[in-house]
Amino acid sequence: MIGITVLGSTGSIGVSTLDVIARHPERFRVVALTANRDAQGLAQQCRRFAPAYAVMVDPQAAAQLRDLLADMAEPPEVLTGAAALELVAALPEVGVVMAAVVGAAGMMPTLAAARAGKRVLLANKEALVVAGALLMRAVADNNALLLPIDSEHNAIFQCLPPNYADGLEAVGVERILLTASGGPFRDADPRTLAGVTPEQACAHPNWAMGRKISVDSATMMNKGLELIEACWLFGTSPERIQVVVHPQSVIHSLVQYVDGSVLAELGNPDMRTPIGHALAWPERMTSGVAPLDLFAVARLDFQPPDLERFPCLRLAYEAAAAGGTAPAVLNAANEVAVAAFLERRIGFTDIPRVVGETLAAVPGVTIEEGQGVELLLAVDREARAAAERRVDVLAA
Ligand SMILES: NC(=O)C1=CN([C@@H]2O[C@H](COP(=O)(O)OP(=O)(O)OC[C@H]3O[C@@H](n4cnc5c(N)ncnc54)[C@H](OP(=O)(O)O)[C@@H]3O)[C@@H](O)[C@H]2O)C=CC1
Ligand SMILES: CC(=O)[C@@H](O)[C@H](O)COP(=O)(O)O
Ligand SMILES: [Mn+2]
Repeated sequence: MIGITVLGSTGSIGVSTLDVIARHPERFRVVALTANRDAQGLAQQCRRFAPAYAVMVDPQAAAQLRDLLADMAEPPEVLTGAAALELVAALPEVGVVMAAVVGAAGMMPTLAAARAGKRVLLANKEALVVAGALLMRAVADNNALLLPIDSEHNAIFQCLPPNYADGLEAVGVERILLTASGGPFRDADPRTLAGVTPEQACAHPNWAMGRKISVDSATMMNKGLELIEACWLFGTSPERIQVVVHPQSVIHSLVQYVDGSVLAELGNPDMRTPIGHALAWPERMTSGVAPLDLFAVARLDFQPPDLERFPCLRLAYEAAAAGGTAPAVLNAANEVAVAAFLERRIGFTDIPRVVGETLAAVPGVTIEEGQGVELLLAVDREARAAAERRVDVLAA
């Protein structure tokens, strides 16, 4: 029986993870569940999965959760504060940690899981974008295992040979083809984009996801973050990765080899496939996902990305090329800009403006070997403050 901590259990990935786990009660036992503020949602999950620990980062919501669970015969120990996320990510009775907090808030608990040598299922791509070197080092030094949950990266992982860590060139990989849906505005008249609403931006054509990643897909910042994520996961550089717009989201990504072979992973757009894959790896188990019906899919289309229409993707390429702390600045500015857009304080086309101007205002620095997380936290704070100032100007 494998003990599991689900970080971000009330979110889209968290709920899908619990759905898969519930199908295999003989294999998995939920030890800890965590959320930020959703006390009702976490209370329901605690009743269903009876974890030993429940973390509610917000202290008021934690008090509400304790009240909601007061009649349970054996209620979980309710912890609060961000440090509690790190604690439940490193518990000795936990073998697997699903890292599904959204944003850079997931960085510290993901690092804690890696430092404790866990099998880390990584949905929280922002942790790698901000702290890629540190996280990959923590995984290697502590014999942890990092398995990608992001659909594209999970697909790439499935298409690579087991010894890909020897280097992509060494195993005959020519390039990675990273697929992108193009989001809800792939074909929209660019003149209409300034006026789109959060509801329109969150209406992803193929995937049901949380609001932040849905907006990232609409700006294609998601693909920029995923480009950086792929570089860290597979030890490669942006030049070896081609973004391919594939509107149907049936091919989840591809790997092209020097002999001309191209391997792809296909499936219905349902995150329970990569979640089930990573939970069972190297075995396979059912995940509740319907079989792919190729006759219903009928056709698969491909286009190159349009960097004029999607300036966030261009900014991510630039931050990836700059390296050092530039991706952390990119991520922080994007988190601030997306939150401001969702609060209707700025427009959709202001998102790349805020990110671009923050990157210009907060110069990235090189990360020296041995530098700790403090530098990244300081850069994250500085970039957020600069981005907030820019939002204030645009919202005035
Ligand atoms: N959804 C998807 O299909 C995919 C998601 N991902 C990645 O997975 C991650 C999660 O995405 P998704 O599930 O969509 O996000 P959601 O917004 O649906 O869920 C986020 C989860 O994180 C919790 N949370 C939010 N802020 C904090 C915080 N400051 N501290 C601690 N916990 C917090 C939320 O708690 P509460 O409910 O209380 O707010 C919730 O449990 C993201 O990094 C995303 O990019 C990657 C590929 C696909
Ligand atoms: C499901 C998943 O992995 C998301 O990251 C998805 O890829 C978003 O789709 P696009 O960013 O390609 O629109
Ligand atoms: Mn993805």
